[in-house]
Amino acid sequence: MTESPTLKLRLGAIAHGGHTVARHEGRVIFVRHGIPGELVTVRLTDSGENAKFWRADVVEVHEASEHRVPHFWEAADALRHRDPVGGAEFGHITLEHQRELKAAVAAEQLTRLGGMKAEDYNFPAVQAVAGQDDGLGWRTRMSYSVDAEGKLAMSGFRSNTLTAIDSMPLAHPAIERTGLYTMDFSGIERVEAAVSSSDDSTVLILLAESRPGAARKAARQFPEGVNVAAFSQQGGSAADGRGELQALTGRSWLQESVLGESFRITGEGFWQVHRAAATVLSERVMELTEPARGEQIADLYAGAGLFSLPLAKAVGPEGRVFSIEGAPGTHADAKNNLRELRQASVIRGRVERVLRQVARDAQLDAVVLDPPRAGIDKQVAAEVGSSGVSRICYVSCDPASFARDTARLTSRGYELAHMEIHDLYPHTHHMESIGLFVRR
Ligand SMILES: C[S@@+](CC[C@H](N)C(=O)[O-])C[C@H]1O[C@@H](n2cnc3c(N)ncnc32)[C@H](O)[C@@H]1O
Repeated sequence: MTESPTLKLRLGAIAHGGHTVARHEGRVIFVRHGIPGELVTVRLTDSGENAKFWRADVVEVHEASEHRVPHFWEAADALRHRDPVGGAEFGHITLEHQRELKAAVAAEQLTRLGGMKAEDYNFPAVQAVAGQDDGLGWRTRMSYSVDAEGKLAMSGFRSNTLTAIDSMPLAHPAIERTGLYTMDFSGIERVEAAVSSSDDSTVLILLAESRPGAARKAARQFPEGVNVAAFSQQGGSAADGRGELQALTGRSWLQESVLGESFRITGEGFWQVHRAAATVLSERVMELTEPARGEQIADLYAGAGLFSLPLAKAVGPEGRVFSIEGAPGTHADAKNNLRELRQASVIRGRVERVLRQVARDAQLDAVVLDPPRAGIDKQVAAEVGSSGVSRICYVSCDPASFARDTARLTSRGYELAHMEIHDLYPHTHHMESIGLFVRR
């Protein structure tokens, strides 16, 4: 293998995606695993002569930032591992500074793409999740590859190289306790692990087999009490639905409890990843949206009904909540979770296709939306923006699409009256924003 070239660089500001921006002979280089201000040696990972910009990983630090700490996980540490696995790319930065960097990215995106002016707007700080002092053990959902030896593995950023792993410090301890890193997953393509954030002991493992019978064989290795199911997927991740589940041991669903409400989530259904996320987001969405009795509210990209359920209870039988979700498995969960509330209309379909009809037939007072990373498309922004609702509560896991959609909604007569950001993905560059838009 030819050695990739290295360069000595001073790292500049943080950019969306978790990179710092550096320059070399007039060319922009997006550098991972660094901290703004550091003097480092990087290895170029993407450096085509004609490329608009290059990419690189830090391999040596000459002048370290005061915010640098030893990475807690060797497999993800660029200084100890040649092809660091993804998932903890901020693990070399103190949690406090991670949050400062995320706030800077959100403000930069809102200024550049969202049309907001720094002098007119107080960009929010990123709030830590209560009780998360080390930022570890929070992931209730994990997705692993399997290497040629049948061991659990992960790949690096934009890399196909698999690294076998023997722990994942961000995973919920109940997932780690199953002992899955020492098991043989020969004949299995993907392993997904989920644990209930309310009931710490219930783990559900999903196995996608590439060899018939492999899932049944692999399932026998798990200790008693761990639920295992086989799943097959036609494209996308387990959250995109269209999967088929077959319970092998125990059951193929988890029970979640959020602010006193119960939710049943099947293995393939979407649920928030951080163990505290469902509670934090549900609480904040309800407080910001302020649903009143008798109101009509659309919950777009509604998942298994996390927000639809408390919204439906708040508007009462004389109100109406439209819970719109595209993935079949997740929609089925929502139907089940909302079955006792006749004011809830649970609709399966892409928001792009369903919303127009709902907005025409109903008299919407408010919209709650929580789209995937890509945000909402132009047409949905136009429909929401022209629906006449007095408030829009937008939950977002991507600051760039949130900023772009902010510009779309403000151009249709709304203003961003309140915004907050929660650190629901510690040790990664991701963040969760909530914006309340009100009619001007
Ligand atoms: C970020 S999740 C939010 C779910 C829910 N609000 C929650 O917090 O549990 C986004 C959801 O949107 C669904 N989804 C993605 N694209 C969609 C589309 N175009 N139309 C309808 N639903 C979609 C996904 O299946 C997923 O359940």
